[in-house]
Formats: sequence, C-alpha cells, structure tokens
Amino acid sequence: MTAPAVQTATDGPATGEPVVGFSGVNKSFGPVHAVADLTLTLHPGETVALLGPNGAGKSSALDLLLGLRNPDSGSIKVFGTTPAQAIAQGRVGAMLQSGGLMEDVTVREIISLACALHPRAYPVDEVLATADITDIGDRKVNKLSGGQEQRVRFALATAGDNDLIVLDEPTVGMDVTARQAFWATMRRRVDEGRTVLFATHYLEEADAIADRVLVLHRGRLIADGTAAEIKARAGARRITFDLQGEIDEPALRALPHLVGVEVSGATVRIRSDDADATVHAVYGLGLYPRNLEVAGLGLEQAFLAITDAASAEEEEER
Ligand SMILES: Nc1ncnc2c1ncn2[C@@H]1O[C@H](COP(=O)(O)OP(=O)(O)OP(=O)(O)O)[C@@H](O)[C@H]1O
Repeated sequence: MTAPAVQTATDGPATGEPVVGFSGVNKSFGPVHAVADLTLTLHPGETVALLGPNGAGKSSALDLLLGLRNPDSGSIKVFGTTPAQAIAQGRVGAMLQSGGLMEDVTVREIISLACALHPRAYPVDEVLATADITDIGDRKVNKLSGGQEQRVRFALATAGDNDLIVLDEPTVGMDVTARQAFWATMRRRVDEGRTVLFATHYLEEADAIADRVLVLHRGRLIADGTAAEIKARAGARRITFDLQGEIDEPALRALPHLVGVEVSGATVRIRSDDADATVHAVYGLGLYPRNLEVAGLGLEQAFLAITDAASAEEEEER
C-alpha cells in the first residue's frame, strides 16, 4: 500500500519514513509461538486494524511494538529507532487492555501527571474534554465504571501530541456515544497525519474505520490489505436457503466448492468459493431450495473464511 504524502505536525523530520517496521520478528512463551516471523511496515497517516482470533498474538505484537517485551529474534523499528527511544521522544501513545491505572488518585490527577510527563502534552482541560471525562475529574480512578475507566485510558493515550497511537481493544465497554466520540477523535488525529494501530474483535468497527486490515493467526500474518481486498481475497460467497423435510447433511457436505456448511433447523447456510457451481449441484441433488439467497461476504465472514482456511492448512501440514 502506498504511503500517503502526509506531514505530521511535529518538529521532527519529514515523515516519508515508515512509522513502524517489523522484520522477521519472533516471540515465544515456552512452547507457544505467540508472534511468528512477523514482517510489516506501517506508514504515516494510516489507520490500521489488527484482527485475529483469541490468542492470535495481537497483544503480544503490540507489546513488542511498545518495547514492553523484547523479541526473541528479528528487529523492530519505530520512527527509525528503538521502541523505547520513540516512546521517550513522546512520539507514541498507547491504550492497553488492562492494568496501568494508579489507585487512590483522581481522574484529573492522573491525567495531569500524564500531561506533565509528556514532552508534547496538550492542556489538561483539553485532554479531559476530548475524552468527555471533565465531569468525573474529581472521582477516584478506582471508583469508575468500566466505560468511564476506558475513557480515562483513552485520555492517557492521547494526553500529548503523538505521531503513532496504539490501541488494544480500545472501545470495549464503551457505550455507543462514547464509541462514536472516540473514533471521531481518532479520525481527527489521522487527518492531521498521525498513524493509528488498533487491535479489535469488532469487525464492523475495523471495516468502518480502518483503511488497512492485518489478520494474525497463531502469530502469523495471514492477510494484509484493505477491508475490501480481504473480503475479495476470501473469495467465498454466502448461499442461504431453506429445505423441506429431512436434511441429508452428508450430501450437502459433499457439494463442490464448499468452504463451510451450517444447518440450523430447515435453514442451510453455505460458504462457497464458486456459488454458481454449488447452487447448480444443490439442484443436481434433486433438492428444491426455497428462499435462496446468494451474497458476498461481510468482513466478519471473510475473516472466518480466512482464519478457518489457515487452520485447515496447518492441520494438513501436521
Ligand atoms: N506472558 C505470557 N506468558 C505465557 N503465554 C503468553 C503470555 N502472553 C501471551 N501468551 C500466549 O501467547 C499467545 C498470544 O497471546 P496474545 O495475548 O498476544 O493474543 P491476542 O491475539 O491478543 O488474544 P486476545 O484476542 O484473546 O486478547 C496466547 O497463546 C497466549 O496464551
């Protein structure tokens, strides 16, 4: 993907340089290969979603990017330097999944501290207002609801002028209004040339927000493209129909070009990489499908098709 020619609002060098570069990065925890030979480059002005099933290695990859862990092998560059240096320069803001909030301080105190520590901090009141937490400024951070706590984490990640914002499942627990406000703020930052990388399980959010989607599976990068490219790459289409009488599942499972079949009551849902041929074969079985629908995959189904295919490939290799 071509990097947009965007200049960040920093005093730093012109930002043609990659924001992040992973090259052959590996990280294992005992027998678990959490990040496997990961190579990728992020460019200025990109909004990138990191997707993957539970345990795929998303948080591990973000921890490596933030210098919270060291890779076993491979190299990681952030703005051409080490993650630790990039963070010390105030170029990276992060919002992680859990932990990190001090106890027994107020919201305003913790945000003030973050601003005091940031080399390019925004005014405290502005940070509070942007995260919509001005009205809870005097509350203790350990007395907040889940969604309020998430907003405070968001404020911590955006207390200063960062060129890269890293977010691990940022909108978990946020209500619809908070979620919309959150993404509106992120969009403004991207419009100003910042890069946003976020891990999520909300595929509709990735589809709507990201201009690039990375899919991790058992630590490996198995897809990298726009949401549209990933949907097209999954190739499969959805076929749905109803059948009357007893359903012969083994016969359905033997249909050509299948990626998956699911039977629920009288309804059959098929993913196929050649819908015309599969539907033809359904009629060939002498069946009379009713309410027949053929549709392209959403990002969610494309994601499932790609990760299922990767699992099947790995099973075959074993
Ligand atoms: N500190 C650790 N010690 C041992 N194993 C770990 C550690 N951190 C992660 N793992 C393992 O590494 C793999 C990748 O975990 P990771 O948390 O990176 O996945 P994830 O994609 O973020 O998952 P989720 O969507 O569930 O948050 C998992 O099998 C996990 O159990």
